[in-house]
Amino acid sequence: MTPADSSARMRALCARAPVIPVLVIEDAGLARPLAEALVAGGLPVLEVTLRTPIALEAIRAMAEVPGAEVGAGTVLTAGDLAAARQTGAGFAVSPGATPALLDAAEAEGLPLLPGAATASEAMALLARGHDVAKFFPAAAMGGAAALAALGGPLPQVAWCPTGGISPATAPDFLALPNVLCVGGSWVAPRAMLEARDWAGIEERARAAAAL
Ligand SMILES: O=C(O)C(=O)C[C@H](O)[C@H](O)COP(=O)(O)O
Repeated sequence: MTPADSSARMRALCARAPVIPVLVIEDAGLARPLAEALVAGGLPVLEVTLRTPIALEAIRAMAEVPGAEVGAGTVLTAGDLAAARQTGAGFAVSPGATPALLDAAEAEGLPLLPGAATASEAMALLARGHDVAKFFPAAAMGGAAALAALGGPLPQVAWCPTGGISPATAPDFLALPNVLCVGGSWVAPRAMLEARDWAGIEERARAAAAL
């Protein structure tokens, strides 16, 4: 898959809803009802971080939920990317980007949302043909003001900021012309997951979808 096709796919996914929930799942049994709650609440695009031992199992279960578009997050290596694709992930998200990871995404044919946090990193992605990137860690790197400033010289880069974003700050990002959607873990926090509070998570998803 070419970088241009990858970017186009990520643009389409970000157009589905204003928020991509970032999910840390410790128990594979929670994956399916969690995906059902998020989709029911209006958030169909889901990022499952590869930070737990059962993350790939969770992706497999969630990908079967009608309407869900499930991707793998915390993709750091070519091996992570290959495992994500083989498991049925529809896209991958990385906190940064290396040439090896970008090569792997092209070779595997898996759309990748690569991370960048500076003008030089965004320029490196542009030089490879990627014009959609994850701004990470968004709040710590200067928040919406930083992205607005990057949009001056680099208006051709469209962003999905993630990291430290809340329902209170998400609108500041979403109001920017160079922001497609935002990512965040607040929609499905650990305590609600452990409590299997599917109604509560669906309600949070509904609120996020309305941002
Ligand atoms: O693991 C990854 O690759 C990530 O995507 C890191 C996430 O951006 C943050 O975990 C978002 O979490 P919050 O800041 O709690 O919303």
